[in-house]
Amino acid sequence: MAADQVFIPPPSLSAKFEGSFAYLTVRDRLPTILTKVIDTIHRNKNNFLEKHGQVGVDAEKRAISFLSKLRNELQTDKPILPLTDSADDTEVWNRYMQRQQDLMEDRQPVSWFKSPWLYVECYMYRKIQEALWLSPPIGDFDAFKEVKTKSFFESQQAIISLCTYLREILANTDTSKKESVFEQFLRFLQVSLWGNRCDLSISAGQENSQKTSPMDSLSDLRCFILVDDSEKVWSMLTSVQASGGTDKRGFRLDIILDNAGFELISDLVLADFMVSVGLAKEVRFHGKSIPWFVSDVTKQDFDWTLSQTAASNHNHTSFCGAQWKRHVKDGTWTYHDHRFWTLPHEFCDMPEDAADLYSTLQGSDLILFKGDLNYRRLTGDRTWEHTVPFERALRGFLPAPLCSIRTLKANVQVGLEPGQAEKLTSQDAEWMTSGRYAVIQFCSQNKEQQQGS
Ligand SMILES: O=P(O)(O)OC[C@@]1(O)O[C@H](CO)[C@@H](O)[C@@H]1O
Ligand SMILES: [Mn+2]
Repeated sequence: MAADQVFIPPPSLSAKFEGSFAYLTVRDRLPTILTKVIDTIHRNKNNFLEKHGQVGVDAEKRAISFLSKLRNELQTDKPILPLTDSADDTEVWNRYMQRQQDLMEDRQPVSWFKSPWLYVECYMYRKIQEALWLSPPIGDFDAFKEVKTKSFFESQQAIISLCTYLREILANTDTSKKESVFEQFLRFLQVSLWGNRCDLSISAGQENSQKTSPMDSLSDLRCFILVDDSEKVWSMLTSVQASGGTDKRGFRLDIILDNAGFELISDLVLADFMVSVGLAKEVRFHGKSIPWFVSDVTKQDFDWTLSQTAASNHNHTSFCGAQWKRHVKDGTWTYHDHRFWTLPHEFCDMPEDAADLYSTLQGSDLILFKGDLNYRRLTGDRTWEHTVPFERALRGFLPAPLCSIRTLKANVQVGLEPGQAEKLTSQDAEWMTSGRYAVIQFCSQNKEQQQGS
């Protein structure tokens, strides 16, 4: 890492660049999301009354006044304030604020429109949680649960056709034929990739579910995958698998989850396929410990999704749900959360700021990072040249071979061929933010490791 010690990475994306996607997000999308949260809490007033009596109503008022103040501070670009709750990450957040303060030019205070977009956007979701935690007894209320549930039910047809497809493939694939397993692996990986279109943060909580059968559109969508490293993933998979997994207990896949709803189903289907055909022995799912970026998966969403799927009145779907519950019961699948997933740090900070998580991930054979926010944190959400290699933008973050699959919803993209970005810009000015394009990017060794081996 000697080179990295002197290397100064490019600046962070920020709302200070007027007219940029970051600017528009902070100006328009974040206040809209806050307004919806306020509205949701208000609509639940009677539920709070029923459950907790008058203290529930007082808590509702308190949370709303806290959030209205937050919205006002955001819209008027006030300084970011330290957190005042006493959760186990409060100190970390406040120290990070100081770190951001030290980076500010001309001693300006850290603020919504002047600080890095990644930081302020994460901060907003953490402040929503603070508002609730400071308003007991409604501290565990998930203001995004309703929209997550709605999006799950609106994707029912797509969920049914995907579960049916999985059942048919598992019944008909000859697992001794590597070619056919490979072909199906690609398909399930791509469904999980395009599942990432269904996030509710980009749509500010508006309906954004999967309506059509996901398998039908895969070949039409191929040309929208700008970098496709899936063959590299496959050769790593098969070579590690041939040696029985790095720790000889069999191949361990870690999935860093993104959104609930159809995207989560597409991840569960991929994981089930991999376990069922023997590509993976163990799958660890990593989710969020607090509601995050509207639609991200929490433990509650994960359990709820498994139960809902198992309770479906469609037999292939309920079979899948029951099978997934068995995977959890026998320990083949495990769910994990760690506070680092809801911190604003770039992933290259993980070895220092979440050493325990980094060392857990080092035991993986493949880490699959789902979605756009994970990509932003992998690359630091910085203004990289588009031709900078993916591995360079990771800045040393490589606990194990990793693959990032995301639809592009933020203007950071690395690892393209020379001229590719220019061509895309001339064809579609919004190629980086519309969610129409996607990447599958893999990294297994950094330069230092390559030189040392
Ligand atoms: O991580 P996800 O779910 O794919 O995307 C989250 C996301 O929509 O939130 C931000 C907009 O607020 C975007 O930068 C980003 O694309
Ligand atoms: Mn998300």
